Amino acid sequence: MLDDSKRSSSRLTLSLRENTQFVASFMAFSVMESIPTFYVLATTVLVIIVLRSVLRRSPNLPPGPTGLPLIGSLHLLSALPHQNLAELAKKYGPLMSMRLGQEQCIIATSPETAMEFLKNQGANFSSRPPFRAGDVVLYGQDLLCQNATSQWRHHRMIFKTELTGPQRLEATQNVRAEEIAHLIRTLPQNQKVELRPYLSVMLNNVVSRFILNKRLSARSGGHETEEELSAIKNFKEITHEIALCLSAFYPGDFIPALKWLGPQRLEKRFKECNKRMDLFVSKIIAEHEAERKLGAIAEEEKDMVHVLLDEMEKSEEEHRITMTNVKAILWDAFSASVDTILISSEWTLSEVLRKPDVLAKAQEELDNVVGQDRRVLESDIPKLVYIQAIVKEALRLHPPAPVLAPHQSIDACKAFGYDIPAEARVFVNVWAIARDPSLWPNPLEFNPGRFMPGGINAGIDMKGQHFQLLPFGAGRRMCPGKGLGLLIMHYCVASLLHAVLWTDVTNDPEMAEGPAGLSVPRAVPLQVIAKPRLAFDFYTS
Ligand code: HEM
Repeated sequence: MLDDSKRSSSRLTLSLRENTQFVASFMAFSVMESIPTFYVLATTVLVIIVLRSVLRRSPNLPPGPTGLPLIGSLHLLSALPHQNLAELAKKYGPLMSMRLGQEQCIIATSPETAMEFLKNQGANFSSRPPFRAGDVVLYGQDLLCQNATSQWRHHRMIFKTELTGPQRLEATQNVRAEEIAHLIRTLPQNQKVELRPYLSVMLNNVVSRFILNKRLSARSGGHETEEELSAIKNFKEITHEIALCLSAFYPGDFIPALKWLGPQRLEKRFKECNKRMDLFVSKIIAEHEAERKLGAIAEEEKDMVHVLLDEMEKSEEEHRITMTNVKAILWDAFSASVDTILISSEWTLSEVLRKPDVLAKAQEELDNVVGQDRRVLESDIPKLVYIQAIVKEALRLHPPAPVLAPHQSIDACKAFGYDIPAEARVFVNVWAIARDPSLWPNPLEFNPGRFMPGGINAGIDMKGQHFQLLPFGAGRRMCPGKGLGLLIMHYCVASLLHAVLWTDVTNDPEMAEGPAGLSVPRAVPLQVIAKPRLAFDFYTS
């Protein structure tokens, strides 16, 4: 299920979630695990840290808060760090530096500073910092965790062109049409329901059929066999466990000097999670290999596993795709997609249902372009410009990764006259930039019209060229699944607004955020009463 999945959002968001308990929990782990030597070791480490900071020539860093010994400024961050960082930027400016643990971090909170790190000096900032959970659970081989090597570039190219490119999107249209039709048909009518679990099942199945040609969420009224139900349960547990591992606070990621202290309990959990995931994926790959032995698979029948196995067979030594790469990339595709699209679709519908004028305009457009005697097709989307503006406006206000996944500098450099050390972590707060009143008139108002031709922000797109709007990032690390993500969102929002009459019955006037997991969801899930708007005969397949 969706709530359990994924991690696209910044690891900062995740890993700092429990920062307030950081010192206490870290000490507890350490004391439990190595009581006899703990005090001696801890004192030695502290002395080394203090000596290092005294002896190191202090660079001319951007302004920022002075941190505490050992934890730096971790204590300034809560479960919604993008909000804390936005507040701090009001005091220290759009280029800010702070220490998180022992790591030097740079926070970018303006289009200019974002552009500097993602584009102007993009090559130097395209690496990722060390991430123990990713290294163990996903072998450090998934796209999100890999450093900026030629192997990573090659894998990204395959991901963008072969796995999520236009041809694959076209070949899988029927999958999305079937799963959305099923959601519309089976959504309980005339009663209060929480929409998120229904969206979650639909998206899990859209993505799992796209990746491995199998449904991995049980559908209401479905006829799964015992074996299928057991695989579905297993998948749900594994995705949940991976999300927990990837969002756990691992002290060594922020205080490298303490890496050797563990905590062993987390290490053990990461390894067990990796083992379980490996077993699950290996079985799927073995099934695909068996199928391939029976004869060549037609191009249109190939899912992502087949495409990756093709690539593995033909890849040259230098850029070899190994079986480990295949497994990690498959998990990337799951974990980077379902949660981002689910959270974003729920925010989009939540915003639209609070604005009767926006809802009416959207339905008017749908009736003009599609009419009322057939269902929405993906080929309608280019003409549904208001629906596209709705999705864009929702991603502006609610980017699922409010702070981009951390980038890391390869070499020391200068930016805006300041020194940026090598291996500094750069966090771009796209949430704060997209709500900046100096860039966006009435920034907190949900107003899709701003992006329509003649609107106040017409012409701004999400392709990574306009640095005031970066829900998918920009430059070398920009999301390679953007095309698929937007296609599913446009199609899902258009179909649901076209087919159903919605009443929002959520008791949450503030529409608060969080708590942040791998993405930032609504604190109170959207609750609706649905009634058919059109005959559901169009949704029988
Ligand atoms: C609404 C949907 C989505 C949003 C808003 C989104 C956003 C993002 C963001 C902000 C990043 C990090 C960029 C950076 O580090 O600068 C990212 C990375 C990534 N996304 Fe997405 N994403 C979405 C859907 C998808 C889908 C559908 C897939 C795959 C099928 C995907 C695969 C990835 C991968 C593999 C990365 C890591 C790329 C790398 O580090 O080289 N995403 N995404």
